[in-house]
Amino acid sequence: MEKNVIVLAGMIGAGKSSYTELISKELGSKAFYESIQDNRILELFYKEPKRWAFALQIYFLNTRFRSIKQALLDQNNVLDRSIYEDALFTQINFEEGNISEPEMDTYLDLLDNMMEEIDTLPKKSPDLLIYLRGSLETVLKRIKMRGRPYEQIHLNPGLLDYYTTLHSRYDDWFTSYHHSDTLVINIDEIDIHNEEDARILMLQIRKKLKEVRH
Ligand SMILES: Nc1ncnc2c1ncn2[C@@H]1O[C@H](COP(=O)(O)OP(=O)(O)OP(=O)(O)O)[C@@H](O)[C@H]1O
Repeated sequence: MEKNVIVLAGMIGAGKSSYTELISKELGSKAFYESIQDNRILELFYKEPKRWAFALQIYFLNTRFRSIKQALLDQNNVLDRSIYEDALFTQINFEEGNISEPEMDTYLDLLDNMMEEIDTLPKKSPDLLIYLRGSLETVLKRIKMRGRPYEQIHLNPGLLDYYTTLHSRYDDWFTSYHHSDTLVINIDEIDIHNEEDARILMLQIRKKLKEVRH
């Protein structure tokens, strides 16, 4: 069986974890999930972004580095979010004044350093990045449905601005991504809990993986 490293990307609430579960099951590869339960800083960040943004980014950077290294060594994984995407969150937190300039510089330097390390691995980048792209309306609906209290706009109205800004920047982030081939999925139209949609999605992914390998 062919081995693949696939990374998912997309807005908060886009469905990366569900896609990761489906794709890893279908391809018989190992899933790597962002560990929300073990993350003691996330909830603190949502309450007090100015105090916790930098610590949260370092936390994510560290866990993401560990995951991508492991994934590239095993060469048969699906990651629900990757190291390539976090810098967008960091940049926006910097622009919002939640992260200072020296902190931002430190982050970017550390990220560069990690990327150089990744570049020394036999496999240096994923085979495919799948970008889950959808309207702001769709992701807001899903964030609400999922119901994690600290992500809810009605409990923290400032979050609407944060989500709107992040969402408006995702396409630019995606355009600048250059580490692997990519596939865009329109999440406004596809529901992977529907069997037929899931089947078509897997056909698309398998076809793309074949192209990538040739
Ligand atoms: N680098 C980051 N900076 C700030 N918050 C982050 C960062 N990475 C993830 N998060 C936050 O962590 C939480 C959990 O992320 P997770 O990937 O599990 O869910 P999600 O982004 O909502 O994905 P899904 O697409 O699976 O719904 C979200 O609130 C997300 O905003």
